Amino acid sequence: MDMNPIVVIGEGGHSKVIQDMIVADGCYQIAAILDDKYQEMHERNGIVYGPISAVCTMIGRNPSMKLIIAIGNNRVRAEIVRRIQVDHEKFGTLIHPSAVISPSARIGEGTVVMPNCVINAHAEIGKHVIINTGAIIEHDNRIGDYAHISPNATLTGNVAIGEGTHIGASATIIPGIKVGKWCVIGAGSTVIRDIPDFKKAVGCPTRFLD
Ligand SMILES: CC(=O)SCCNC(=O)CCNC(=O)[C@H](O)C(C)(C)COP(=O)(O)OP(=O)(O)OC[C@H]1O[C@@H](n2cnc3c(N)ncnc32)[C@H](O)[C@@H]1OP(=O)(O)O
Repeated sequence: MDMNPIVVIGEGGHSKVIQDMIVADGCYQIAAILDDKYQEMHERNGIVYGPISAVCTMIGRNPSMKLIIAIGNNRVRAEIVRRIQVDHEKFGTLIHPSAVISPSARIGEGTVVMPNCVINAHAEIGKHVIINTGAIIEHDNRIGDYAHISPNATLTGNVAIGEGTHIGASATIIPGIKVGKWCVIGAGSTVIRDIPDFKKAVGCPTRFLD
């Protein structure tokens, strides 16, 4: 079976996991790994390496080329999307085969769903989101673009997470809570009240840090 080529943007720790997922998923073949630590394009073992600006060259080589931004920092992912200016449908969606996803859930372009996640009925996940290893996204959640739900976090029913928000590892959010945009919720925290935009909150239950 022919696999669609995909360009992986970023070559840090998160990218290592994404590259493993691409192999496990079997839908894509890595055509290029682009990172600004490279100044020029070069090829090694059939994979092109180069700066992020090489993305247009790669798209030009093959109209079915997909892209994925494999960078854990939410603001950096958003900045790269703004910078490279390509249509959203050029971004792939990566779902590890061990993830359990309701047929009624919706998942945006550029989003990655890592091993052992569960995404339940009518959840809506935005674009360029990271649903990290073992996270649970319960029914009717709404998760904004560029959010990151860290490993083992539990978002119970009807939770809303704003654009760019980072939910730390093993955090729990009780039903119906809204967390604003560009917030950070500490690892292991329990959120029992709504969190306004741009807040950092930690603890059980959470308190604001700023
Ligand atoms: C595969 C992967 O690796 S995915 C990545 C997953 N990453 C995470 O889950 C990391 C989440 N990050 C955290 O939990 C961080 O501690 C943050 C972002 C919430 C806070 O970081 P900072 O702003 O540097 O806070 P700092 O370490 O200075 O601590 C400030 C206060 O908050 C407390 N605090 C910090 N984090 C937490 C936490 N998770 N739970 C409870 N209290 C916390 C500290 O004890 C300190 O309290 P004090 O002022 O009473 O002494």
